[in-house]
Formats: sequence, C-alpha cells, structure tokens
Amino acid sequence: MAAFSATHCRSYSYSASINGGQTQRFASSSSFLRLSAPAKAKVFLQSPRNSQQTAILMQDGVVATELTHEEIETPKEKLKDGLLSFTSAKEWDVKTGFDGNENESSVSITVVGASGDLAKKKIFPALFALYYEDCLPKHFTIYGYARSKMTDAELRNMVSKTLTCRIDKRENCSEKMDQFLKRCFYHSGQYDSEDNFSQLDKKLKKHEGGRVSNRLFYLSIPPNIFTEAVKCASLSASSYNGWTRVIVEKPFGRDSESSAALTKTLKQYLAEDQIFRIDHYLGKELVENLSVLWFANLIFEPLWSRRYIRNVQLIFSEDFGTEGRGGYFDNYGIIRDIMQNHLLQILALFAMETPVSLDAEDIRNEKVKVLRSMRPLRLEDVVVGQYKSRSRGGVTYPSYTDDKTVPKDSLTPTFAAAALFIDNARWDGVPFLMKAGKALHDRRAEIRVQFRHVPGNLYNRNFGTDLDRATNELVIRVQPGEAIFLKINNKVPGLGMRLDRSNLNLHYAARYSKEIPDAYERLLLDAIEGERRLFIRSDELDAAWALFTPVLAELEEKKIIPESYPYGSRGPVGAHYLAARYNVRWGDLDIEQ
Ligand SMILES: NC(=O)C1=CN([C@@H]2O[C@H](COP(=O)(O)OP(=O)(O)OC[C@H]3O[C@@H](n4cnc5c(N)ncnc54)[C@H](OP(=O)(O)O)[C@@H]3O)[C@@H](O)[C@H]2O)C=CC1
Ligand SMILES: O=C1O[C@H](COP(=O)(O)O)[C@@H](O)[C@H](O)[C@H]1O
Repeated sequence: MAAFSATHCRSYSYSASINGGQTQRFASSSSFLRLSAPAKAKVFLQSPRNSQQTAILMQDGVVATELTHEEIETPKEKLKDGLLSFTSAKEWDVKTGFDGNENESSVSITVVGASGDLAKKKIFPALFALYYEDCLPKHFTIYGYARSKMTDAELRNMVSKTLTCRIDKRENCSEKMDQFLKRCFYHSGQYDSEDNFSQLDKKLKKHEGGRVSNRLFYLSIPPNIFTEAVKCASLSASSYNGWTRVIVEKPFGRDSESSAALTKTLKQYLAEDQIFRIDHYLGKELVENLSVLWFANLIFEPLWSRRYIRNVQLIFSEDFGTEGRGGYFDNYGIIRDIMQNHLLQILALFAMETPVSLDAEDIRNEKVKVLRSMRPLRLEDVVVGQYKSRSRGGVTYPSYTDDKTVPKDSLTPTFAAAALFIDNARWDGVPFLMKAGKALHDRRAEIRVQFRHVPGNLYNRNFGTDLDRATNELVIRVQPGEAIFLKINNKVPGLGMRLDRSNLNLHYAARYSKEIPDAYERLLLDAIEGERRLFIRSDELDAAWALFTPVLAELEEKKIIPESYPYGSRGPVGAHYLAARYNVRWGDLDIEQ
C-alpha cells in the first residue's frame, strides 16, 4: 500500500494504473493506493493548480518489494522531473522519509530577522493563518532568529501582540493561537555566525525528532546581510536528509550588476531550485486570477492583442509616505521598490503567450520571453516625482525629505510613470503605461485595459465629443476591494437615445463570502510545497534589471530633479503629458473609475 500525502487545504487527486490495468482515480482525502506486490504501477499526481500530470514511475522489482510497507509517503518535492526513481530499498526509505516507525516528515520554518517589521506584520500572521486553516504539515516548528535577545515566551508575546490578520475575528481564534504559539520558538544569533546557526541546527533536530527534516528559511533581513545569513544557514543548519529552501525578500540588488553578484553569491551555497525569490504581488488573488481571465475565457482570449487593445495601464498608489522606511527607501526609490518587480511581474503575466502547461517552468519561460522582448526604456519615457509637505484640514503632512533618515537634498523618486513597449508580434505598438507613487490621494493597485474605439461607430454622436469615454475598459482591481469590471456602453432606458457607460462587475466581496488569503499565506504555502510558479527565476530577474538599469543609471548620473507633488495629490502633472504623448488618458482619473 502506498500513501500520498497532501496538505489539507489544497486537494490533490491521484490516478493510477496498476499492472497495466485501467486507470483509477483517487480522491486526495482517501489517498491510499493499494497495491499487491509485486506490482508494476504508474501513478499520476494532479494538483488543482497544475493540470500537467506528474508521473511517478515505480520501477518494477525494487518497488514491488518495497510496497510491502504499510504506508509510504511520497512528498511531491521528491518527484524530480516528474520521475521518482530509486535503486535500492535503502534509498527508497531515505527518499520517501519512510523509516519504520517514524514515517512522517517535518517542516521547520526559520524566520531570520524575526524581530523586524515584515516578520511581525506579515510573516507570523501568515503562518498563523495557514495553521488556522489546517494548511501546515502535521509536524512543523517555527523558529524566530535574530540578534535581539528574546526568550521563547517573549517571542510568543511579540507575535501574539502583532497577530492582526484576517483570522482575528474567527471562531476559536484565541484557542488556535495558543496552540500555534506553542509551536513557535526563538534563537538569538548573529547573521554571520556559523556557530550560532549550528546551535539553531541542534535545536531544530530536537524538534524534528528523527523524522525527515525539511527546512525553510525566510530571510526577512536587510539585503546587505543576505549573503552572510545564507552562507551560515546553508553550511550549518541545512537539512541532512530532506529539503532546504530559502525565501529571499526583495530587493534583489539595485541594478543588473549588483543583482548578478547577489545571485552568484547565493549560488555558492544554494542551488537555483532552493532559492525562492519572493515578489508578494504574485501571491495576490487578483494577480493569480490574471491568467485564468485570459486563458479560460473565450470572450477575452481573441481580444488580447494589439488588434483590440489600445493600451494597458498598471497603477500602484499608496495614500501614505515612506514613514518609517525612509532609510531603506532612499537607497532604492519607487522604480526599484515597485516598478522593476511588482508592476513588471504583473505586466509579464498579463502579456505572456499561452504556456505549455501551468507548470512553474513553463510559465516562467513565457514570462521571461515577454521581458526579453521589451524595448529598452528611454529617459524621455519616464517621469519622476517626489512628494512635498501639505497642510489640509488642520493636519500637516510631511515632505519625503522631512524623514530624518532621508538626506535633505535627496533626489530619490517617490513617484514614477513610464511608457513601456513589448516589441513582439502580439503587442507591437501597444503602450504599457506604469505609474507608481507614495503619498498620493488614494491606495490602489490595478490593471486597466483600454480597448480600441468601435470602428465606424453608429453611436458616436450620442457620446458627444469624448470618444475616449466610449472606450470599453477592463479593470482588474488588485486592491483594495478586489474586483474585475468591464465598462460597456448601453442605452439609458427611456424613449430617447442617450448612451451611458456601465460596469459589468465582479466584486469579490459580494460574490464570495470566503475571505481572500493574504499574499504571504499563498507564497509561504507554495514554498513549503515546493511550488515555484510564483517565485522569480534568476533569468527573469536578469531581464527585469536589464530593462530598468540603464534608465536608473541615467536618472542618477544626470541628477534628474523629480517633479514635486503635494502629499495626498494625484501626482505630478508630467505623468499626464507622458500618457498624452501616446494618446492615452489614465483610467484612474476618470470620475467613475
Ligand atoms: N517591511 C516591509 O513592509 C517590507 C520589507 N521587505 C523586505 O524584507 C526584509 C525585511 O524587512 P523589514 O522587516 O522591514 O526590515 P527591518 O529593518 O525591520 O530588519 C529586520 C531585522 O533585521 C535586523 N537588522 C536590521 N538592520 C540590521 C543591520 N544593519 N545589520 C544587521 N541586522 C539588522 C534587525 O533584527 P536584530 O537587530 O534583532 O538582529 C531587524 O529586526 C528587507 O529585505 C526588506 O527590504 C519587502 C517588502 C515589504
Ligand atoms: O514591496 C513593497 O510593497 C509595499 C506594498 O505592498 P501591499 O501589499 O501593501 O500593497 C510597499 O508599501 C513597499 O514600499 C514595498 O517595498
């Protein structure tokens, strides 16, 4: 009998053909495949997000004997290239984690930089939400690692105080939280000390209790100490019999050169498939839905090209400044902070050709093709801005340079707009306009697709002079208030012939009662499951930097002065001129939006 394990919150299905017989399907909950030895079995594993079937070929002879075990767990990550191959009984035992009585594997998650902002704000809450939803493996341990001195109890206290997440108001939340906190521990250490990581290793081993140990390290630390931490974790605290993976937070360098150097150093200690470069925008529900929208809807599929699409807008805005993060931000600026990663990743997903399958490598292959087809970005196609102080309603909002960690003469852009082009057959000539800014009038992230005008439109007259207002527009609102809506033209009811524009609206909160998980939940679960689709491959990263590095260098060399905009405004006027040059009007400025 062979057993296939899957986390509860994502169901997998299995089908198997035994001794060449008919293929049978198995539900994930009853994922036991009974085989009478000796057997020759071909088993297919199908995850809900991976339509490609992964074949596990159980070789005759060796497997047949091994299948006399009562239960054999086959973790998905053991399926290298879809093939689980082994040559001896011993190897089978090691590879599958089956070793007599201790037939289950464990996962240890170490949050490196546990005392920091991201750990408190996002990582621990996401781990708790996964625990609450029963998504974490049975044997898991969470370790916080940082230099700050803390006891386990103090870490738990810190985590519980900041555990504000979507689960807060749910049933049994505090009970679940107590159970969760009992699985959280703390180890104080330096990021560049192999000894300190060896001590952590000893503690992890204790918790793993002889089971196959799988280890995930989340680097939630400033980028200048990534390399040291990876080196020490990899040399002194890697798993000896399971997998070791490292989630690396952005920024991945600040230009092509520094990014390549970072990748090179990381690869001294880790294989590419151990590195999970996180871009949390890829974990957002509506970004995940992009491919579904295009590839699973016949009505959109034919429209997705230069033939029907006039322009695509990728908009990110925040209604607060760099408060508290000025030190980090001033070294990077909005182009590196948001455009080079979050918006460009969305663009690549939006514009890619149909991948061969939903497999990580197939998707990333398509994304990288888009990035490599992009026209070099010119300085004249970029507008930069920086927010200035403003008083409104008796409140004074600060300038960017009022932040004590920011030099008074800083030229770092807190706003940027850019016009990008993909020089391939599908998108030739279509402007992809990006806009990202801090301290603007609202908080939003959205993709707006503006379609061409209807040729020879019978109803032009009825729209007055503003043809743009008659353009169909598809809006994918990533946040807040996740929604997809399509602006269409319709007749106002009545005896006359007056046209109006209305939204066909899929508003997630109205359509689904289920809460939308936080991006970090999805990405952490993916990393635990070894799903790489939503993580950035090194060639994607190279292509992304190749696009932005020259223009970033030019902005810095020429000391381009950013256009001022008042805190809480709609950003610099230059963004409108840039759009107008390509015959575009920003969709978020429309009164109806
Ligand atoms: N915060 C956010 O919203 C986001 C953060 N990120 C990225 O995630 C990572 C972590 O971010 P965040 O939590 O804000 O970072 P923090 O500045 O809060 O740093 C995290 C921890 O690292 C240690 N640390 C800080 N500075 C240094 C230093 N100079 N040398 C050694 N250790 C240091 C501190 O722990 P101790 O002193 O206890 O060792 C600190 O608690 C960064 O790479 C950041 O760019 C990405 C997206 C959003
Ligand atoms: O990566 C980053 O993202 C946040 C915005 O993330 P969101 O999920 O809250 O939209 C941004 O504030 C930060 O500057 C940037 O580093």
